[in-house]
Amino acid sequence: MKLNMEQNRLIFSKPNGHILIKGVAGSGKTTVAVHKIPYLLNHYCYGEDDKILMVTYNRTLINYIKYIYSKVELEEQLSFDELFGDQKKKIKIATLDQLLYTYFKRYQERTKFQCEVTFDNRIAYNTMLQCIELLKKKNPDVKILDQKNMKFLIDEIDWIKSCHYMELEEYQNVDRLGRMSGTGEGPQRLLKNSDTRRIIFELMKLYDQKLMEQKYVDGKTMALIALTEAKRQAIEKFTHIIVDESQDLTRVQIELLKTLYQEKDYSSFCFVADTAQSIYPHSWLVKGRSFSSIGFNMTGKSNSLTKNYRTTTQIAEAAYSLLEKDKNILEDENFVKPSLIDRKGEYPVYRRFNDSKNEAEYISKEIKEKLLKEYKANEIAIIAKTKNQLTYIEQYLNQNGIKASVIDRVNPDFEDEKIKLLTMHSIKGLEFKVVIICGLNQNIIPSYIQGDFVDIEAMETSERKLLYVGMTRANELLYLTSSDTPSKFIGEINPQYLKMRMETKIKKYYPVLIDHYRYSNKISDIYSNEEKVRQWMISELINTYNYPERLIDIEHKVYNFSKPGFVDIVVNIYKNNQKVPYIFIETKASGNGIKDALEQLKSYMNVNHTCQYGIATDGHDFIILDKELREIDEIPPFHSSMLPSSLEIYTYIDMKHKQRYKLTRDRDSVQDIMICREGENDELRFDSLENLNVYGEIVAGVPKLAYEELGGTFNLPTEWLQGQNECFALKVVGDSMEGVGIEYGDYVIVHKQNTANNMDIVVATIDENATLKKFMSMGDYVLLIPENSNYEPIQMKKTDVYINGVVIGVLKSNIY
Ligand SMILES: Nc1ncnc2c1ncn2[C@@H]1O[C@H](COP(=O)(O)OP(=O)(O)OP(=O)(O)O)[C@@H](O)[C@H]1O
Repeated sequence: MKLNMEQNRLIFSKPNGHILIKGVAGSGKTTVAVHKIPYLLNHYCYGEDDKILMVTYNRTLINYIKYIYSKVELEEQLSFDELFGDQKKKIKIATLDQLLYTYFKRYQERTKFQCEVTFDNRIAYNTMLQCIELLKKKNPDVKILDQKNMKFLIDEIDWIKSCHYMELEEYQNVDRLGRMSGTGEGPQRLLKNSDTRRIIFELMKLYDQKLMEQKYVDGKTMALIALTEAKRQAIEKFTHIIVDESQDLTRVQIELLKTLYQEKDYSSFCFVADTAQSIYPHSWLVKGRSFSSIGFNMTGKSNSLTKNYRTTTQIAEAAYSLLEKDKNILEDENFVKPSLIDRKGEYPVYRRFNDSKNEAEYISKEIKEKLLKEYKANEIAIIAKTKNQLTYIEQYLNQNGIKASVIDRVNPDFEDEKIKLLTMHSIKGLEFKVVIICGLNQNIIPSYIQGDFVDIEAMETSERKLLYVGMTRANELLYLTSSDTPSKFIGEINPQYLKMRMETKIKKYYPVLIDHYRYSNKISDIYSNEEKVRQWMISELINTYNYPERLIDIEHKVYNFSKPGFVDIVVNIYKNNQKVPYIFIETKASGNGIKDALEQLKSYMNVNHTCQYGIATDGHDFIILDKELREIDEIPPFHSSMLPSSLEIYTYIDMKHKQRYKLTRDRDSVQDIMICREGENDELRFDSLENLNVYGEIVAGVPKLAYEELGGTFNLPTEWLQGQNECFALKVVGDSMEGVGIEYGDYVIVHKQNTANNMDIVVATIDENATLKKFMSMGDYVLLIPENSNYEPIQMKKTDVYINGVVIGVLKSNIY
């Protein structure tokens, strides 16, 4: 793998204090971060005590770093052992939790502190409940002290600690960025300098005290203790610090890293971040809060990577279309607008199911019958929002003989031959060839903490980013599924970027505006749910499969044992210039299942001999059948051969030389003609062609007005004509010259002249009507002779007849 110029520049730049590398998902931020290590080690670790720290968010990412490192070959590469083995002395790769816990442990030992860290939600809930009750006694009128606000209160207290607001005064005055924006409506806003804030702060103190009485501290307090301990004395300091995923760091975590930083002339502090992937509501670097809030002015020190190398263009398009719906994300000053790379692949598949069992069955079938034929098990990841969802899928897959396991966050194994199951949070930073995101249901994502003080908008942004992170983990294939009412985010992904099945082009169901309904004069109930599905299918036939609207129809009548039936949609094609049914489609209202539609479809296909394909769909599910009623993956897209042929074949009769030619031209490109002698295949070459206007209509029987321009033109070889710009073509609509082979529908090629020789075929005007006849001069008279015994010759005074021209050739049309 070759790094791009910008990546190389960032890796091999002289360290110069702090820098920010921001970029879109999959743009190689981690790749750059990892490859900075050998460069810094070889060139900017002069002193004995110079060391490098690379911080990742969680353990799984440490494994990923090894994998990323093995992908690139650089001149200045360290061996794996030097970087990751036990021998490494100057390099530390650690998670933030590991760093924090080390200091917490030292604090415990040093001070004989008896409390342990707890992450048990039940302990937190029970303790919080107790504290709420205690405070309520003293403050009966404070609304926030209510059990229904429990989740919110725990979350708010976590946030206060994560932001390191240790004094009431400070908390009373902060803008609650990234949380309640302060712009929420209603009286429930947490106003600055309010009693509510005071009470929350008091609750925090009491809650910590009550936990400690049980010999516990929570994770956030542990981090605070660790920070204080590190500030007292750092165990080791680092000349270079590289922080991956820094958009998710809390202020306490950033402060810890600052404490471990040993500033020198040649030291560096590199933040790697993508705000579009910030998925933790307690992170410090949210919209509206810049790096200067942690003492780093990034002016002139921030660099962007914009190309997504990880996913295909199609997956990236779908993922970005979800982000684009949220102005909070777009307006963030650190948001990087992605640029797409040209890596073609399949659009993500979206499938909707009515319950988890059907969803699991689909996933299991897809993996067994398709994915495992092309991918190794450990190249496939299934992600869900909650652990419970994953456990269900894990069990289902294992029962069906597919090896799969929920990834162990402490000791992850990416090498074993099992499909990996991860929560959306724990897949951050990683990548898999195939990603299946399941359980995308309403109430699961976005899900909100209940309570009066909750800022729905901020939470929704965070949840949207979470799904975006999940989607951008896929290298090649992405599946999205829901097992209940779909998440609103599914509806916000541009439907043009989601399809129903990997092998099929049909896009996910989307509603078509009633005003845009097609064939509406034939619709019996324009508001029915079934019509919605039918219109979506019609739109797909036209937009995805490119069938022209005129080949499609609805309510196509078929006779089934003399009983008429009506096919919901028919796609016709032309065979031997005959319009015949080609595809039958039966639709049902959304979510009604396709059993009945399939039965109907089969019975209609059985009685029609030209129909080659059938589709039964209810918008959720669909089946495609071939002529033998076998299930297949795809219908053919429209092809021009399905139309009546555009080739026009003519016979040209050169009247003067009595020669016959075959002349072929393409209606769509009339200047291209091919000419052979009749009965031969060798194409004749001509030096130049003349462009003739076509006029009509000339009645070769009763005289009629000529020279009404038809608008078309004919290209004929100049040498067939007698001089340039002196010929035109006329369409014949009569039969009086049949005897010389000039028939209805032919074109005669006429040389403009006012005189004629006897027996010439002329276009003559009599009383402003034109006629096609043989010319015979008889003194002061002319005889205009038809070549059809049904008509009499016309005798006229010479002065009453005007000769427009003489026919020199005939083009006989012969459309195939
Ligand atoms: N120049 C490149 N050419 C080809 N592939 C690249 C290039 N740079 C990075 N990649 C590949 O792109 C994928 C994503 O890289 P990486 O994980 O470093 O991106 P990231 O910006 O950290 O992603 P995220 O923020 O989504 O976690 C990896 O598979 C990596 O090998």
